[in-house]
Amino acid sequence: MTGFTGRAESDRPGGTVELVRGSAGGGRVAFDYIIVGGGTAGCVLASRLSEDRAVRVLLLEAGARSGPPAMADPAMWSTLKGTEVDWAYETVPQRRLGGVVLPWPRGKVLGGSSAINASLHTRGHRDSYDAWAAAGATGWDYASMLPFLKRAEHAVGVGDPRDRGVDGPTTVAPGEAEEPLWDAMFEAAVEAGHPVAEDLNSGSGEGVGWSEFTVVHGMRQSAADAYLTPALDRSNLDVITGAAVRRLVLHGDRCRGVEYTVDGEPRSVEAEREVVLAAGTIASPQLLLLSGIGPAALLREAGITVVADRPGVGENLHEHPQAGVAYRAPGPLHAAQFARRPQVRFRSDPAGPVDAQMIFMSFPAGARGMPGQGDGFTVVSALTTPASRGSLRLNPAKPEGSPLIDPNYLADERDVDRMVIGLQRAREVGEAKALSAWRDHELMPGTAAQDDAALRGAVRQNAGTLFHAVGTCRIGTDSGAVVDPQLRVHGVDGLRVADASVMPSIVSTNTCATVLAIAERAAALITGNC
Ligand SMILES: Cc1cc2nc3c(=O)[nH]c(=O)nc-3n(C[C@H](O)[C@H](O)[C@H](O)COP(=O)(O)OP(=O)(O)OC[C@H]3O[C@@H](n4cnc5c(N)ncnc54)[C@H](O)[C@@H]3O)c2cc1C
Repeated sequence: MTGFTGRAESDRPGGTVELVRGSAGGGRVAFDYIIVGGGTAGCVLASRLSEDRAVRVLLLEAGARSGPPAMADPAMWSTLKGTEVDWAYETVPQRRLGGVVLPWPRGKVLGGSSAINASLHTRGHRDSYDAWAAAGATGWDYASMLPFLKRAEHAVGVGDPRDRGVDGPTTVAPGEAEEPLWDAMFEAAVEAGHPVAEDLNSGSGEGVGWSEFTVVHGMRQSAADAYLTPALDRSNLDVITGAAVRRLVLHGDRCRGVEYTVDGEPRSVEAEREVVLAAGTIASPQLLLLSGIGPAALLREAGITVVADRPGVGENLHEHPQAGVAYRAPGPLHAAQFARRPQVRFRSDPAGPVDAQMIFMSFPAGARGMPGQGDGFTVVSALTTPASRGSLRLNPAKPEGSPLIDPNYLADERDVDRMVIGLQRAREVGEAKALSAWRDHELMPGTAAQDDAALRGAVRQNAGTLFHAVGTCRIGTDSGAVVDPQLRVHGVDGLRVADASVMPSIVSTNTCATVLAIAERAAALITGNC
Protein backbone atom coordinates (compact mmCIF):
# COMPACT_ATOMS: atom_id res chain seq x y z
CA MET A 1 0.00 0.00 0.00
CA THR A 2 1.32 3.43 -0.81
CA GLY A 3 0.53 7.00 -1.68
CA PHE A 4 -0.05 8.64 1.67
CA THR A 5 2.86 8.61 4.02
CA GLY A 6 1.20 9.73 7.28
CA ARG A 7 1.96 8.09 10.63
CA ALA A 8 -0.62 5.76 12.10
CA GLU A 9 -0.97 5.82 15.87
CA SER A 10 -3.18 2.78 16.00
CA ASP A 11 -3.82 0.42 13.15
CA ARG A 12 -6.64 -2.06 13.24
CA PRO A 13 -6.65 -5.53 11.70
CA GLY A 14 -7.98 -5.30 8.16
CA GLY A 15 -6.05 -2.15 7.44
CA THR A 16 -8.97 0.00 6.27
CA VAL A 17 -9.87 1.59 9.60
CA GLU A 18 -7.18 3.63 11.17
CA LEU A 19 -7.01 6.35 13.71
CA VAL A 20 -4.27 7.99 11.67
CA ARG A 21 -3.55 10.48 14.40
CA GLY A 22 -5.16 11.44 17.70
CA SER A 23 -7.51 10.02 20.28
CA ALA A 24 -10.94 10.63 18.80
CA GLY A 25 -11.75 7.00 18.15
CA GLY A 26 -12.39 6.13 21.78
CA GLY A 27 -14.39 8.29 24.14
CA ARG A 28 -16.60 11.35 23.84
CA VAL A 29 -14.36 14.19 22.76
CA ALA A 30 -15.73 17.50 21.58
CA PHE A 31 -14.00 19.14 18.67
CA ASP A 32 -14.12 22.72 17.54
CA TYR A 33 -14.28 21.73 13.89
CA ILE A 34 -15.31 18.49 12.24
CA ILE A 35 -14.35 18.13 8.59
CA VAL A 36 -16.30 15.53 6.65
CA GLY A 37 -14.20 14.04 3.85
CA GLY A 38 -10.40 13.83 3.79
CA GLY A 39 -10.20 14.56 0.08
CA THR A 40 -8.70 17.45 -1.82
CA ALA A 41 -10.50 20.22 0.05
CA GLY A 42 -10.65 18.30 3.35
CA CYS A 43 -6.86 17.91 3.58
CA VAL A 44 -6.38 21.65 3.01
CA LEU A 45 -8.96 22.48 5.67
CA ALA A 46 -7.55 20.05 8.24
CA SER A 47 -4.09 21.49 7.77
CA ARG A 48 -5.06 25.15 7.80
CA LEU A 49 -7.58 25.01 10.67
CA SER A 50 -5.20 23.05 12.90
CA GLU A 51 -2.50 25.71 12.49
CA ASP A 52 -4.18 27.35 15.50
CA ARG A 53 -3.08 24.97 18.27
CA ALA A 54 -5.87 26.29 20.51
CA VAL A 55 -8.57 24.56 18.46
CA ARG A 56 -9.26 20.84 18.07
CA VAL A 57 -9.91 19.55 14.59
CA LEU A 58 -11.29 16.17 13.52
CA LEU A 59 -11.03 14.90 9.94
CA LEU A 60 -13.30 11.97 9.02
CA GLU A 61 -12.57 10.05 5.81
CA ALA A 62 -14.64 7.11 4.54
CA GLY A 63 -11.77 5.59 2.58
CA ALA A 64 -8.45 4.20 3.76
CA ARG A 65 -5.31 6.18 4.47
CA SER A 66 -3.42 4.77 1.49
CA GLY A 67 -3.99 2.78 -1.67
CA PRO A 68 -2.41 0.45 -4.22
CA PRO A 69 1.15 1.14 -5.51
CA ALA A 70 -0.29 2.59 -8.74
CA MET A 71 -1.56 5.56 -6.72
CA ALA A 72 1.98 6.86 -6.27
CA ASP A 73 2.75 6.61 -9.99
CA PRO A 74 0.90 9.47 -11.71
CA ALA A 75 1.10 7.73 -15.10
CA MET A 76 -1.03 4.87 -13.70
CA TRP A 77 -4.00 7.03 -12.73
CA SER A 78 -6.43 5.47 -15.20
CA THR A 79 -5.76 1.98 -13.73
CA LEU A 80 -7.19 3.11 -10.37
CA LYS A 81 -10.74 3.15 -11.72
CA GLY A 82 -12.78 0.47 -10.06
CA THR A 83 -10.19 -0.27 -7.36
CA GLU A 84 -10.75 0.09 -3.61
CA VAL A 85 -9.79 3.80 -3.80
CA ASP A 86 -12.61 4.62 -6.23
CA TRP A 87 -16.25 5.19 -5.27
CA ALA A 88 -17.00 3.98 -8.83
CA TYR A 89 -20.13 6.04 -9.35
CA GLU A 90 -22.06 5.94 -12.61
CA THR A 91 -24.34 8.43 -14.28
CA VAL A 92 -27.93 7.60 -15.10
CA PRO A 93 -28.38 6.88 -18.85
CA GLN A 94 -27.59 10.09 -20.72
CA ARG A 95 -30.51 10.84 -23.00
CA ARG A 96 -28.61 13.17 -25.34
CA LEU A 97 -25.69 10.73 -25.64
CA GLY A 98 -27.72 7.82 -26.94
CA GLY A 99 -28.59 6.53 -23.47
CA VAL A 100 -25.01 5.73 -22.45
CA VAL A 101 -24.14 5.26 -18.76
CA LEU A 102 -20.79 6.90 -18.01
CA PRO A 103 -18.45 5.81 -15.20
CA TRP A 104 -17.72 8.64 -12.75
CA PRO A 105 -14.70 7.70 -10.64
CA ARG A 106 -14.09 9.68 -7.42
CA GLY A 107 -11.31 9.15 -4.91
CA LYS A 108 -12.12 7.18 -1.75
CA VAL A 109 -8.92 7.53 0.25
CA LEU A 110 -7.05 10.30 2.06
CA GLY A 111 -6.41 12.87 -0.66
CA GLY A 112 -9.72 12.02 -2.34
CA SER A 113 -9.84 12.61 -6.06
CA SER A 114 -6.42 14.33 -5.96
CA ALA A 115 -5.05 10.87 -5.13
CA ILE A 116 -6.47 9.26 -8.29
CA ASN A 117 -6.57 12.12 -10.79
CA ALA A 118 -4.38 12.87 -13.81
CA SER A 119 -2.18 15.33 -11.85
CA LEU A 120 -2.72 18.31 -14.18
CA HIS A 121 -2.49 21.59 -12.30
CA THR A 122 -4.46 24.20 -14.17
CA ARG A 123 -6.29 27.33 -13.11
CA GLY A 124 -9.32 28.80 -14.81
CA HIS A 125 -9.29 31.97 -16.88
CA ARG A 126 -10.04 35.02 -14.72
CA ASP A 127 -13.48 35.21 -16.44
CA SER A 128 -14.45 31.95 -14.68
CA TYR A 129 -14.14 33.47 -11.21
CA ASP A 130 -15.56 36.85 -12.24
CA ALA A 131 -18.64 34.95 -13.48
CA TRP A 132 -19.12 33.52 -9.96
CA ALA A 133 -19.17 36.97 -8.40
CA ALA A 134 -21.49 38.29 -11.13
CA ALA A 135 -23.91 35.44 -10.30
CA GLY A 136 -24.09 36.41 -6.61
CA ALA A 137 -20.98 34.79 -5.12
CA THR A 138 -19.74 38.09 -3.76
CA GLY A 139 -16.02 38.03 -2.97
CA TRP A 140 -15.25 35.10 -5.27
CA ASP A 141 -14.08 37.15 -8.26
CA TYR A 142 -10.59 36.57 -9.72
CA ALA A 143 -8.91 39.39 -7.81
CA SER A 144 -10.27 37.97 -4.52
CA MET A 145 -9.36 34.39 -5.43
CA LEU A 146 -5.84 35.14 -6.63
CA PRO A 147 -4.24 35.21 -3.13
CA PHE A 148 -5.74 31.75 -2.44
CA LEU A 149 -4.78 30.30 -5.83
CA LYS A 150 -1.26 31.51 -5.01
CA ARG A 151 -1.35 30.34 -1.37
CA ALA A 152 -1.93 26.74 -2.51
CA GLU A 153 1.01 26.50 -4.87
CA HIS A 154 4.74 26.43 -5.08
CA ALA A 155 5.22 27.01 -8.80
CA VAL A 156 8.66 25.93 -9.94
CA GLY A 157 10.25 27.63 -12.91
CA VAL A 158 7.05 29.09 -14.34
CA GLY A 159 5.20 32.35 -14.42
CA ASP A 160 5.40 35.73 -12.79
CA PRO A 161 5.35 35.78 -8.97
CA ARG A 162 2.66 38.46 -9.18
CA ASP A 163 0.38 35.74 -10.60
CA ARG A 164 1.89 32.58 -9.20
CA GLY A 165 2.49 31.20 -5.71
CA VAL A 166 6.08 30.55 -4.68
CA ASP A 167 5.85 29.06 -1.18
CA GLY A 168 2.59 27.09 -0.98
CA PRO A 169 2.35 23.37 -0.10
CA THR A 170 1.56 22.07 -3.62
CA THR A 171 4.61 21.81 -5.85
CA VAL A 172 3.67 22.43 -9.47
CA ALA A 173 5.91 22.41 -12.51
CA PRO A 174 5.87 21.60 -16.21
CA GLY A 175 7.45 18.30 -17.21
CA GLU A 176 11.20 18.54 -17.81
CA ALA A 177 12.00 15.78 -20.28
CA GLU A 178 11.42 16.53 -23.94
CA GLU A 179 9.26 14.15 -25.96
CA PRO A 180 9.29 14.49 -29.76
CA LEU A 181 5.55 13.67 -30.02
CA TRP A 182 4.50 16.36 -27.53
CA ASP A 183 6.85 18.89 -29.09
CA ALA A 184 5.32 18.12 -32.50
CA MET A 185 1.85 18.66 -31.02
CA PHE A 186 2.96 22.04 -29.70
CA GLU A 187 4.22 22.94 -33.18
CA ALA A 188 1.00 21.63 -34.74
CA ALA A 189 -1.07 23.92 -32.50
CA VAL A 190 1.06 26.91 -33.52
CA GLU A 191 0.71 25.90 -37.17
CA ALA A 192 -3.07 25.80 -36.72
CA GLY A 193 -3.02 29.42 -35.55
CA HIS A 194 -2.95 29.19 -31.75
CA PRO A 195 -0.67 31.82 -30.18
CA VAL A 196 2.06 30.71 -27.79
CA ALA A 197 1.09 31.37 -24.15
CA GLU A 198 3.84 32.13 -21.65
CA ASP A 199 1.78 30.90 -18.68
CA LEU A 200 -1.64 29.31 -19.15
CA ASN A 201 -2.19 29.60 -15.38
CA SER A 202 -1.74 33.37 -15.23
CA GLY A 203 -5.47 34.13 -15.23
CA SER A 204 -5.48 35.36 -18.82
CA GLY A 205 -3.58 32.51 -20.46
CA GLU A 206 -4.81 31.62 -23.93
CA GLY A 207 -3.26 29.69 -26.79
CA VAL A 208 -0.78 26.81 -26.61
CA GLY A 209 1.43 26.39 -23.56
CA TRP A 210 3.11 23.72 -21.47
CA SER A 211 0.97 21.85 -18.93
CA GLU A 212 1.93 21.86 -15.26
CA PHE A 213 1.70 18.82 -13.00
CA THR A 214 1.57 18.07 -9.28
CA VAL A 215 4.29 15.47 -9.68
CA VAL A 216 7.43 15.58 -7.53
CA HIS A 217 10.45 13.40 -8.45
CA GLY A 218 8.14 11.29 -10.60
CA MET A 219 5.69 10.66 -7.74
CA ARG A 220 2.10 11.90 -7.37
CA GLN A 221 1.66 14.68 -4.85
CA SER A 222 -1.95 14.48 -3.65
CA ALA A 223 -3.53 17.04 -1.31
CA ALA A 224 -2.88 14.52 1.50
CA ASP A 225 0.83 14.48 0.65
CA ALA A 226 1.06 18.26 0.30
CA TYR A 227 -1.10 19.37 3.22
CA LEU A 228 -1.98 16.58 5.63
CA THR A 229 1.27 14.66 6.06
CA PRO A 230 3.20 17.72 7.28
CA ALA A 231 0.40 18.47 9.81
CA LEU A 232 0.13 15.01 11.36
CA ASP A 233 2.40 15.74 14.29
CA ARG A 234 -0.04 18.33 15.61
CA SER A 235 -1.67 17.15 18.82
CA ASN A 236 -4.81 19.19 18.05
CA LEU A 237 -5.56 17.31 14.80
CA ASP A 238 -7.30 13.93 14.76
CA VAL A 239 -7.77 11.95 11.56
CA ILE A 240 -9.91 8.84 11.29
CA THR A 241 -10.08 6.80 8.10
CA GLY A 242 -12.69 4.14 7.38
CA ALA A 243 -15.17 6.58 8.98
CA ALA A 244 -18.26 6.89 6.76
CA VAL A 245 -20.40 9.84 7.78
CA ARG A 246 -24.08 8.95 7.48
CA ARG A 247 -25.82 12.19 8.45
CA LEU A 248 -25.51 15.45 10.28
CA VAL A 249 -26.73 15.80 13.86
CA LEU A 250 -29.12 18.77 13.85
CA HIS A 251 -30.79 20.36 16.86
CA GLY A 252 -33.46 22.54 15.30
CA ASP A 253 -31.67 24.56 12.67
CA ARG A 254 -28.22 24.20 14.26
CA CYS A 255 -25.72 21.55 13.22
CA ARG A 256 -24.19 19.99 16.35
CA GLY A 257 -22.10 17.20 14.91
CA VAL A 258 -22.19 14.09 12.74
CA GLU A 259 -23.12 10.44 12.92
CA TYR A 260 -20.71 8.04 11.27
CA THR A 261 -19.87 4.37 11.17
CA VAL A 262 -16.59 2.55 11.62
CA ASP A 263 -16.66 -1.12 10.64
CA GLY A 264 -20.45 -0.82 10.60
CA GLU A 265 -20.49 0.32 14.22
CA PRO A 266 -22.39 3.61 14.71
CA ARG A 267 -20.65 6.54 16.37
CA SER A 268 -21.35 10.22 16.79
CA VAL A 269 -19.19 13.21 17.52
CA GLU A 270 -19.92 16.83 18.40
CA ALA A 271 -18.56 20.07 17.01
CA GLU A 272 -18.44 23.03 19.35
CA ARG A 273 -18.02 25.49 16.50
CA GLU A 274 -18.72 24.08 13.05
CA VAL A 275 -19.07 21.08 10.81
CA VAL A 276 -17.50 21.57 7.38
CA LEU A 277 -18.69 19.30 4.58
CA ALA A 278 -15.84 18.55 2.17
CA ALA A 279 -17.14 15.26 0.79
CA GLY A 280 -17.16 16.42 -2.84
CA THR A 281 -19.76 17.18 -5.50
CA ILE A 282 -21.57 13.86 -5.05
CA ALA A 283 -21.41 13.16 -1.31
CA SER A 284 -21.77 16.69 0.12
CA PRO A 285 -25.27 17.24 -1.35
CA GLN A 286 -26.17 13.62 -0.58
CA LEU A 287 -25.33 14.14 3.11
CA LEU A 288 -27.36 17.37 3.19
CA LEU A 289 -30.35 15.57 1.65
CA LEU A 290 -30.06 12.62 4.06
CA SER A 291 -30.03 15.17 6.91
CA GLY A 292 -33.22 16.95 5.78
CA ILE A 293 -31.63 19.91 3.99
CA GLY A 294 -32.84 20.12 0.42
CA PRO A 295 -35.94 20.47 -1.77
CA ALA A 296 -38.83 19.96 0.70
CA ALA A 297 -41.10 18.07 -1.69
CA LEU A 298 -38.37 15.58 -2.65
CA LEU A 299 -37.37 15.08 0.99
CA ARG A 300 -40.97 14.38 2.01
CA GLU A 301 -41.34 11.89 -0.84
CA ALA A 302 -38.26 10.11 0.51
CA GLY A 303 -39.73 10.11 4.04
CA ILE A 304 -37.04 12.48 5.35
CA THR A 305 -38.03 15.17 7.87
CA VAL A 306 -37.44 18.61 6.38
CA VAL A 307 -35.02 20.74 8.41
CA ALA A 308 -34.37 23.43 5.79
CA ASP A 309 -36.12 23.75 2.45
CA ARG A 310 -33.21 24.42 0.11
CA PRO A 311 -34.42 23.72 -3.45
CA GLY A 312 -30.88 24.06 -4.88
CA VAL A 313 -29.30 21.10 -3.06
CA GLY A 314 -28.25 18.62 -5.77
CA GLU A 315 -29.24 20.95 -8.62
CA ASN A 316 -26.81 22.65 -11.03
CA LEU A 317 -24.70 19.49 -11.51
CA HIS A 318 -22.41 19.98 -14.48
CA GLU A 319 -19.11 18.93 -15.95
CA HIS A 320 -16.81 19.32 -18.95
CA PRO A 321 -17.92 17.20 -21.91
CA GLN A 322 -15.11 16.16 -24.25
CA ALA A 323 -14.71 14.51 -27.64
CA GLY A 324 -11.62 13.88 -29.72
CA VAL A 325 -10.18 13.29 -33.15
CA ALA A 326 -8.14 10.08 -33.13
CA TYR A 327 -5.45 9.07 -35.59
CA ARG A 328 -3.69 5.81 -36.44
CA ALA A 329 0.10 6.09 -36.30
CA PRO A 330 2.25 4.43 -38.99
CA GLY A 331 4.19 2.53 -36.31
CA PRO A 332 4.63 2.03 -32.57
CA LEU A 333 4.23 5.25 -30.62
CA HIS A 334 5.03 6.03 -27.04
CA ALA A 335 5.43 9.29 -25.13
CA ALA A 336 5.96 9.75 -21.39
CA GLN A 337 2.91 11.51 -19.94
CA PHE A 338 4.71 13.75 -17.46
CA ALA A 339 7.25 15.12 -19.88
CA ARG A 340 7.08 18.61 -21.42
CA ARG A 341 3.55 18.35 -22.80
CA PRO A 342 1.30 20.99 -24.32
CA GLN A 343 -2.32 21.97 -23.99
CA VAL A 344 -4.35 24.66 -25.72
CA ARG A 345 -7.00 27.05 -24.39
CA PHE A 346 -9.10 28.72 -27.06
CA ARG A 347 -12.36 30.45 -27.94
CA SER A 348 -14.98 28.63 -30.03
CA ASP A 349 -16.20 32.11 -31.01
CA PRO A 350 -13.38 34.61 -31.49
CA ALA A 351 -15.65 37.30 -30.03
CA GLY A 352 -16.64 35.16 -27.02
CA PRO A 353 -14.83 34.02 -23.87
CA VAL A 354 -12.18 31.29 -23.60
CA ASP A 355 -14.47 28.25 -23.53
CA ALA A 356 -12.48 25.26 -24.82
CA GLN A 357 -9.38 23.28 -24.02
CA MET A 358 -7.35 20.88 -26.14
CA ILE A 359 -5.34 18.09 -24.59
CA PHE A 360 -3.30 15.40 -26.31
CA MET A 361 -3.14 11.63 -25.85
CA SER A 362 -0.52 9.18 -27.10
CA PHE A 363 -3.19 6.58 -27.87
CA PRO A 364 -6.12 6.56 -30.27
CA ALA A 365 -9.29 7.22 -28.29
CA GLY A 366 -12.30 5.01 -28.84
CA ALA A 367 -15.88 6.06 -28.14
CA ARG A 368 -16.48 8.19 -25.01
CA GLY A 369 -12.76 8.86 -24.61
CA MET A 370 -11.85 5.28 -23.68
CA PRO A 371 -8.51 4.08 -25.10
CA GLY A 372 -8.94 2.39 -28.48
CA GLN A 373 -6.83 -0.38 -30.04
CA GLY A 374 -3.36 -0.12 -31.60
CA ASP A 375 -0.94 2.77 -32.00
CA GLY A 376 -2.01 6.33 -32.58
CA PHE A 377 -2.76 9.65 -30.96
CA THR A 378 -5.77 11.79 -30.09
CA VAL A 379 -6.44 15.49 -30.05
CA VAL A 380 -9.17 15.94 -27.41
CA SER A 381 -11.34 19.02 -27.29
CA ALA A 382 -13.28 19.79 -24.11
CA LEU A 383 -16.04 22.36 -23.73
CA THR A 384 -15.03 24.25 -20.62
CA THR A 385 -18.06 26.51 -20.13
CA PRO A 386 -21.00 24.14 -20.77
CA ALA A 387 -24.51 25.57 -20.53
CA SER A 388 -26.18 22.21 -19.78
CA ARG A 389 -27.16 21.57 -16.17
CA GLY A 390 -28.23 18.34 -14.49
CA SER A 391 -29.04 17.14 -10.99
CA LEU A 392 -28.19 14.71 -8.22
CA ARG A 393 -31.03 12.98 -6.34
CA LEU A 394 -31.22 10.35 -3.64
CA ASN A 395 -31.95 6.89 -4.98
CA PRO A 396 -35.43 6.13 -3.58
CA ALA A 397 -34.56 2.42 -3.47
CA LYS A 398 -31.41 3.07 -1.40
CA PRO A 399 -31.03 6.68 -0.19
CA GLU A 400 -27.64 6.01 1.44
CA GLY A 401 -26.29 4.19 -1.62
CA SER A 402 -25.02 5.72 -4.85
CA PRO A 403 -27.29 8.62 -5.74
CA LEU A 404 -28.94 9.21 -9.10
CA ILE A 405 -26.32 11.26 -10.94
CA ASP A 406 -27.58 13.07 -14.03
CA PRO A 407 -25.16 15.61 -15.51
CA ASN A 408 -27.58 15.92 -18.46
CA TYR A 409 -24.72 16.18 -20.95
CA LEU A 410 -25.41 18.21 -24.10
CA ALA A 411 -29.00 19.00 -23.11
CA ASP A 412 -28.40 22.53 -24.28
CA GLU A 413 -27.97 22.54 -28.06
CA ARG A 414 -25.52 25.45 -27.80
CA ASP A 415 -23.09 23.03 -26.20
CA VAL A 416 -23.25 20.81 -29.29
CA ASP A 417 -22.67 23.85 -31.54
CA ARG A 418 -19.48 24.68 -29.64
CA MET A 419 -18.29 21.08 -29.43
CA VAL A 420 -18.58 20.80 -33.21
CA ILE A 421 -16.30 23.83 -33.51
CA GLY A 422 -14.00 22.20 -30.96
CA LEU A 423 -13.77 19.05 -33.10
CA GLN A 424 -12.99 21.13 -36.17
CA ARG A 425 -10.23 22.95 -34.29
CA ALA A 426 -8.87 19.62 -33.00
CA ARG A 427 -8.79 18.29 -36.55
CA GLU A 428 -6.86 21.35 -37.76
CA VAL A 429 -4.19 20.53 -35.18
CA GLY A 430 -4.27 16.79 -35.89
CA GLU A 431 -3.81 17.41 -39.62
CA ALA A 432 -0.95 19.88 -39.25
CA LYS A 433 2.31 19.17 -41.08
CA ALA A 434 4.18 19.03 -37.78
CA LEU A 435 2.40 15.72 -37.03
CA SER A 436 2.85 14.10 -40.44
CA ALA A 437 5.55 11.69 -39.20
CA TRP A 438 3.16 10.38 -36.52
CA ARG A 439 -0.07 10.37 -38.55
CA ASP A 440 -1.26 7.67 -40.89
CA HIS A 441 -5.02 8.27 -41.13
CA GLU A 442 -7.95 9.57 -39.10
CA LEU A 443 -9.76 6.86 -37.16
CA MET A 444 -12.42 8.84 -35.32
CA PRO A 445 -14.78 10.42 -36.14
CA GLY A 446 -13.41 9.51 -39.61
CA THR A 447 -12.87 11.70 -42.66
CA ALA A 448 -16.45 11.10 -43.87
CA ALA A 449 -17.67 13.22 -40.94
CA GLN A 450 -17.28 16.68 -42.45
CA ASP A 451 -20.59 18.54 -42.56
CA ASP A 452 -22.41 19.96 -39.57
CA ALA A 453 -24.90 17.08 -39.27
CA ALA A 454 -22.15 14.44 -39.32
CA LEU A 455 -20.05 16.30 -36.75
CA ARG A 456 -23.08 16.80 -34.46
CA GLY A 457 -23.70 13.06 -34.70
CA ALA A 458 -20.02 12.37 -33.90
CA VAL A 459 -20.16 14.63 -30.84
CA ARG A 460 -23.26 12.91 -29.46
CA GLN A 461 -21.82 9.47 -30.23
CA ASN A 462 -18.35 10.05 -28.77
CA ALA A 463 -18.68 12.66 -26.03
CA GLY A 464 -17.45 11.52 -22.65
CA THR A 465 -16.50 12.77 -19.21
CA LEU A 466 -13.46 14.76 -18.09
CA PHE A 467 -14.15 13.87 -14.39
CA HIS A 468 -14.74 17.47 -13.27
CA ALA A 469 -18.19 17.46 -11.64
CA VAL A 470 -19.15 20.64 -9.76
CA GLY A 471 -22.05 22.80 -8.71
CA THR A 472 -24.45 20.82 -6.49
CA CYS A 473 -24.12 23.12 -3.43
CA ARG A 474 -23.55 26.38 -5.23
CA ILE A 475 -22.60 29.68 -3.60
CA GLY A 476 -25.09 32.52 -3.92
CA THR A 477 -27.71 34.63 -2.28
CA ASP A 478 -30.76 33.68 -4.36
CA SER A 479 -33.34 31.08 -3.31
CA GLY A 480 -31.61 28.33 -5.33
CA ALA A 481 -28.23 28.86 -3.71
CA VAL A 482 -27.12 26.34 -1.08
CA VAL A 483 -24.36 28.25 0.69
CA ASP A 484 -23.85 31.96 1.18
CA PRO A 485 -20.65 33.72 0.10
CA GLN A 486 -19.09 32.70 3.47
CA LEU A 487 -19.91 29.07 2.52
CA ARG A 488 -22.47 28.78 5.36
CA VAL A 489 -25.45 26.61 4.48
CA HIS A 490 -28.47 28.88 4.13
CA GLY A 491 -30.94 28.30 6.94
CA VAL A 492 -28.63 26.14 9.10
CA ASP A 493 -26.18 27.38 11.73
CA GLY A 494 -22.81 25.77 12.39
CA LEU A 495 -22.52 24.16 8.95
CA ARG A 496 -20.46 25.03 5.86
CA VAL A 497 -19.65 23.31 2.60
CA ALA A 498 -16.20 23.75 1.05
CA ASP A 499 -15.31 21.60 -1.96
CA ALA A 500 -15.95 21.39 -5.71
CA SER A 501 -19.71 21.36 -5.12
CA VAL A 502 -19.83 25.07 -4.22
CA MET A 503 -18.68 26.32 -7.64
CA PRO A 504 -21.62 28.25 -9.10
CA SER A 505 -20.31 27.44 -12.58
CA ILE A 506 -17.39 25.30 -13.66
CA VAL A 507 -14.03 26.95 -14.21
CA SER A 508 -12.70 26.96 -17.75
CA THR A 509 -10.18 24.18 -17.11
CA ASN A 510 -9.47 21.14 -14.89
CA THR A 511 -10.84 21.72 -11.40
CA CYS A 512 -8.32 20.56 -8.78
CA ALA A 513 -6.28 23.78 -8.43
CA THR A 514 -9.50 25.71 -7.95
CA VAL A 515 -10.70 23.27 -5.27
CA LEU A 516 -7.44 23.81 -3.37
CA ALA A 517 -8.04 27.58 -3.55
CA ILE A 518 -11.68 27.23 -2.46
CA ALA A 519 -10.54 25.29 0.60
CA GLU A 520 -7.76 27.80 1.32
CA ARG A 521 -10.35 30.59 1.20
CA ALA A 522 -12.81 28.57 3.30
CA ALA A 523 -10.19 28.19 6.03
CA ALA A 524 -9.55 31.94 5.96
CA LEU A 525 -13.28 32.65 6.17
CA ILE A 526 -13.71 30.25 9.10
CA THR A 527 -10.80 31.71 11.04
CA GLY A 528 -11.83 35.29 10.27
CA ASN A 529 -8.70 35.98 8.19
CA CYS A 530 -10.52 36.93 5.05
C1 LIG B 1 -10.19 10.27 -12.54
C2 LIG B 1 -10.10 11.76 -12.30
C3 LIG B 1 -9.14 12.51 -12.99
C4 LIG B 1 -9.05 13.88 -12.76
N1 LIG B 1 -8.01 14.58 -13.32
C5 LIG B 1 -7.81 15.87 -12.94
C6 LIG B 1 -6.61 16.55 -13.31
O1 LIG B 1 -5.70 15.99 -13.92
N2 LIG B 1 -6.48 17.85 -12.94
C7 LIG B 1 -7.46 18.50 -12.23
O2 LIG B 1 -7.30 19.69 -11.96
N3 LIG B 1 -8.58 17.86 -11.84
C8 LIG B 1 -8.75 16.55 -12.14
N4 LIG B 1 -9.83 15.88 -11.67
C9 LIG B 1 -10.81 16.61 -10.83
C10 LIG B 1 -10.29 16.94 -9.43
O3 LIG B 1 -9.47 15.89 -8.95
C11 LIG B 1 -11.51 17.17 -8.49
O4 LIG B 1 -12.28 18.26 -8.98
C12 LIG B 1 -11.12 17.49 -7.07
O5 LIG B 1 -10.13 16.60 -6.59
C13 LIG B 1 -12.36 17.42 -6.17
O6 LIG B 1 -12.01 17.74 -4.84
P1 LIG B 1 -13.10 17.64 -3.68
O7 LIG B 1 -12.40 18.03 -2.42
O8 LIG B 1 -14.31 18.41 -4.07
O9 LIG B 1 -13.55 16.13 -3.62
P2 LIG B 1 -12.66 14.82 -3.38
O10 LIG B 1 -11.23 15.10 -3.58
O11 LIG B 1 -13.27 13.75 -4.22
O12 LIG B 1 -12.84 14.52 -1.83
C14 LIG B 1 -14.03 14.06 -1.23
C15 LIG B 1 -13.62 13.15 -0.09
O13 LIG B 1 -14.76 12.89 0.74
C16 LIG B 1 -14.75 11.52 1.10
N5 LIG B 1 -16.12 11.15 1.43
C17 LIG B 1 -17.17 11.06 0.59
N6 LIG B 1 -18.28 10.69 1.28
C18 LIG B 1 -17.92 10.57 2.58
C19 LIG B 1 -18.61 10.22 3.77
N7 LIG B 1 -19.93 9.93 3.75
N8 LIG B 1 -17.91 10.18 4.94
C20 LIG B 1 -16.60 10.47 4.98
N9 LIG B 1 -15.88 10.79 3.86
C21 LIG B 1 -16.54 10.84 2.69
C22 LIG B 1 -14.22 10.83 -0.15
O14 LIG B 1 -13.78 9.52 0.12
C23 LIG B 1 -13.11 11.79 -0.56
O15 LIG B 1 -11.89 11.49 0.07
C24 LIG B 1 -9.96 14.51 -11.86
C25 LIG B 1 -10.91 13.76 -11.17
C26 LIG B 1 -10.97 12.40 -11.37
C27 LIG B 1 -11.99 11.60 -10.60
